[in-house]
Amino acid sequence: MEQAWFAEGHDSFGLMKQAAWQMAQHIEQLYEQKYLKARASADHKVYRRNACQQRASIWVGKGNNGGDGWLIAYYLQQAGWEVKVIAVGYAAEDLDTDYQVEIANKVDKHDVLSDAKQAQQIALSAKVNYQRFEDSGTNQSELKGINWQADIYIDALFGIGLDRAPEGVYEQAISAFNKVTQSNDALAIAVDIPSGLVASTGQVFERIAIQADVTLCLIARKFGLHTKDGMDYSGSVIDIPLIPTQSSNSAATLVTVAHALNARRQNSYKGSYGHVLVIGGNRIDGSQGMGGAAILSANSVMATGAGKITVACHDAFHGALLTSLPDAMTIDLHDKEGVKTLIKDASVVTIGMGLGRDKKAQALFISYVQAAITEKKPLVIDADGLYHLASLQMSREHPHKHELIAQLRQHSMDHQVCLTPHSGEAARLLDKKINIVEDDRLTAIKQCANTYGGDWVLKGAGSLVLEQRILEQKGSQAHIYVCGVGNAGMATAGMGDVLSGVIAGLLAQKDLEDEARCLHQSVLLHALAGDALVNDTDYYQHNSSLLIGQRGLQAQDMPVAIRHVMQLITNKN
Ligand SMILES: NC(=O)C1=CN([C@@H]2O[C@H](COP(=O)(O)OP(=O)(O)OC[C@H]3O[C@@H](n4cnc5c(N)ncnc54)[C@H](OP(=O)(O)O)[C@@H]3O)[C@@H](O)[C@H]2O)[C@@H](O)CC1
Ligand SMILES: Nc1ncnc2c1ncn2[C@@H]1O[C@H](COP(=O)(O)OP(=O)(O)O)[C@@H](O)[C@H]1O
Ligand SMILES: [K+]
Repeated sequence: MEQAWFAEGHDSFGLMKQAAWQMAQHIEQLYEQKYLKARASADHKVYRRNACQQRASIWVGKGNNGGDGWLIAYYLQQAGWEVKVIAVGYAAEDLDTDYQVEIANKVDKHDVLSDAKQAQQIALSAKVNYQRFEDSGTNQSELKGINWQADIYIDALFGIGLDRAPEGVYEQAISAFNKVTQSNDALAIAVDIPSGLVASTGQVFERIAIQADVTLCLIARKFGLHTKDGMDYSGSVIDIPLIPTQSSNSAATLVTVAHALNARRQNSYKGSYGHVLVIGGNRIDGSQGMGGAAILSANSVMATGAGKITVACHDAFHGALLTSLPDAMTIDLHDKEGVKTLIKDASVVTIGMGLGRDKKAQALFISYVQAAITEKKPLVIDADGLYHLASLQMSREHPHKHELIAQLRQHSMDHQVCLTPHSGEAARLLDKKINIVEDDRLTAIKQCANTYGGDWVLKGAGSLVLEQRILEQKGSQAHIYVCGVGNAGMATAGMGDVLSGVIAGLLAQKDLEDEARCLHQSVLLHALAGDALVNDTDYYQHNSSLLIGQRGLQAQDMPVAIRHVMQLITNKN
């Protein structure tokens, strides 16, 4: 986006000055929020501190992110702040104040000074106070220059240019920054992205990254702020758009607000809202069994408002299922003909939750998925279903290998097929190590869709959703969404089963608009329901009867929250 802007003739250093100027204004506001407003409180320590001049410590690297930092220091100093730049990775001669000579030399040679150098020069000419961050080897206690206490610490070490793990002096600087901000209880503000976090993936190398309270994000939201480690390091994110941008250029769309649901028609009946068939909950001879997976999924189907449900699970679990969900009809998972007849009648088939991984379960999987394809049904495939799919893809001798996968791919061209792996399942589907998937989730979800077709969720913090849009001209185009809500309380067993139920439940309700039934809407609803159980915010209208908190949140708590969120987003007319 930057490059396109420059190609139109806009000046890159002008953009950097604009970025730094706007960031300096945000920093002043953030200072006010943290310290001045606290005057009203009885916190005398904070009050005394504010009797003095505002102080900012700005840690700069050598690239353009550092350039932003030098200019922020300059603007804050202009505004009356006491500032100190901590220059990391700079040799003593890099900070030679006699820059006018250097500029003259460069201009003579028709050489252009880089934006970062120009920024540094402006700050040094204005006599901005600075100090080199010196390599202290392994002895952290000897770090010099960071004893100066500031109210606000600004991280301008690395931005989108970080391309490898920070080592040596950079690693020391990042850990010193975190230490000093935490021990001073000072505000840590990251410029563009916390240094150490990879903007395009959300990856942090060996946990070495700035722990920011606020990130001032320039031009466009970085994908890495919202998936994998991003949310743990970036704090709250403030956008500084700077230039007009087109969303069509974006790698993904961040979604936080659900599409509104239309109210139900008065003149309707259970058949108007679809019939979901849940296939899972097996007990393999001699093992414990996974009945809960199908039960949790089924409960969520009904919480979204689907009209009818049948659960094909092992006989042993029918009693337990009916105790928690008397609305369900049941059939024995192993009754092949019976289940196939039900597939004909279903609006949506969801398969895999606790289905089992042995050969018998694999045969059931193949047979039921083929029946759903023959009957032209929308399909949701989760958990052990994904395990079997991966096995079919990997095994060379299996007679069904290409057949089922090719059929599924073909089916997904005209009917909705949703596949919902977490990183471990995706790794198996791609025959890769989990860390390869985790380190670049965006690439992984695209590879899943390329290999198997269909719509995908790559679950986890900041779930990714890939939806294939059928184009008028032949073919399809993938669009990616990042779920911007949800919480770590949802990292418990059975939460994925709940998601598969939400997806199937919404898909079944054909009275809803397409946007309200699509995959990213289901992922969003599931995450919003998780948040409703832990956040006491206006969005959830202080429904304190729901509040549980992150620790101890269970998948079985979700249906009531799903119903609550469904009701909040339904248009009243
Ligand atoms: N251009 C503009 O007008 C605008 C730009 N903007 C700002 O620019 C930022 C992007 O700047 P950028 O591309 O210069 O990259 P940046 O993030 O500073 O890092 C590159 C430097 O770090 C180094 N380096 C990398 N990894 C390293 C490691 N592990 N360990 C050690 N060194 C490492 C790398 O060194 P090298 O790889 O060459 O050795 C290089 O020196 C962007 O985030 C935004 O803040 C805004 O002002 C808007 C206008
Ligand atoms: N840290 C987290 N932040 C947001 N959502 C999460 C987090 N951890 C898990 N979730 C969500 O909870 C669900 C867990 O699914 P999964 O791992 O398949 O659980 P299970 O297999 O036990 O049912 C996914 O939808 C995932 O996105
Ligand atoms: K940064």
